[in-house]
Amino acid sequence: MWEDLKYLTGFGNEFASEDPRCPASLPVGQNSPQVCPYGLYAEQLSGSAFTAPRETNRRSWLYRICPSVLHRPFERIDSTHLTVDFSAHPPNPNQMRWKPFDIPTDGQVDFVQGLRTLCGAGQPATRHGLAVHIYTCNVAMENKSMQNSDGDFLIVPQQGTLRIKTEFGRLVVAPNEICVIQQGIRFSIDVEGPSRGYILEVYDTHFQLPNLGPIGANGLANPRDFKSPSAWFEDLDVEHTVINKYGGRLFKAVQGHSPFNVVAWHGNYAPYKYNLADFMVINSVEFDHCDPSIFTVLTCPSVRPGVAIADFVIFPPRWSVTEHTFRPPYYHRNCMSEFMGLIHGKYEAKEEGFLPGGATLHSIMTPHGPDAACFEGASTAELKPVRVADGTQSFMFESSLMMAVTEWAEETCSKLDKAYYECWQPLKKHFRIAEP
Ligand SMILES: O=C(O)Cc1cc(O)ccc1O
Ligand SMILES: [Fe+2]
Repeated sequence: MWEDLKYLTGFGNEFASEDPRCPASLPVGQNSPQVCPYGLYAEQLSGSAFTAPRETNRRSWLYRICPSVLHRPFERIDSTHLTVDFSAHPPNPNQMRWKPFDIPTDGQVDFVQGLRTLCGAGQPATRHGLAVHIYTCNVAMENKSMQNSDGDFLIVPQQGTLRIKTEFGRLVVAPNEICVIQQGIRFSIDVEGPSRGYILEVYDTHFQLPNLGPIGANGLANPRDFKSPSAWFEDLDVEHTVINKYGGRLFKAVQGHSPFNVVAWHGNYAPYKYNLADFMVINSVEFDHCDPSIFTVLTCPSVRPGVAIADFVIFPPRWSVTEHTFRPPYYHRNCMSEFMGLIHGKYEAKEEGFLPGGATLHSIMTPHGPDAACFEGASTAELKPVRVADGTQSFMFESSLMMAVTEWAEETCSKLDKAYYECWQPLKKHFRIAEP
């Protein structure tokens, strides 16, 4: 059943979907009939203020067997490894690199139990900021779902395909694909084995496609390649626990039915997935190294034009053809924070030490760039056309905010590579003044 899922295609469309077992379950011509088809309850899920302008207005109407309000009270549960308190741990401007995060091998850990906050800035309470989390897990969320009241999750699986039930239907998301599950949408994740990945959480607003400017009407991530689930329900009267991430803390509420009981829905607020292999890569074909903004898949804009709360940027396989050019990334200091992860393969600027399932963080104005081996190699390489990053995929979460790392990231996880700075220490002085 999970193998032949049918998706609805297009980014941000006004979709309409009915589970085929219940034809004509969507009300016609109105959202709230006195009695809904099949005796369903109508429920609106608002992902923007009612009064948001049309371009950014997001809401969906769900027609469900029981309304979401049918649950027992929320109670606090342990959430020590998740935080939104980014001032709890002192800031650290050093270049940081983490070895791959361990996937639990003893004991059963599901997606919610395996969430760890690595870094972030801002606060969900004031609807401003972001967080980066790692998930590691090995079992399904059994009769358990999650809703994130704090913001949207952009999930980047690195190992293990995820089978995700949502209120809108089901999604299968494999490594090299990503998915976005927006604020408030309930989901439950099953895994095929030991699984690991990265999460970018944004509090301000939803992800958008970047503008294309002179690129024209096509290119980068094309809207048609985004896939949303089609309606699917289970009519299960079982004890089910809803986990609510609210203000950075976890709460649980028990109810007597599955929340995946939406028979039909319509609207433009729905989760989606995207295959990174569908990205149409644009780059320099003559000289110099373009800024990585050319590889932006999705952006969560701030109120300042062109300045993102978070950009999701990939470094996809591509041809490198530039002439008389130092082809790898340039050395730089940036007014933005750069968090990077590696899905598979090697990253061109650092072939050693940065491993799949690991991460790096180069904070605001922290100097970084190619390691010494990369510099020497690329300065002398023959500049013929070559494939870069074939069979590899790395990505960056870039933010205009100053992210602080958590105590878990800097101490508890024991994955921080204290020797990272050494990769630049062999950089030699090549300066010479020409003989007259
Ligand atoms: O630091 C990095 O590795 C990411 C990066 C890549 C690139 O091609 C140009 C700038 C940049 O920050
Ligand atoms: Fe950088």
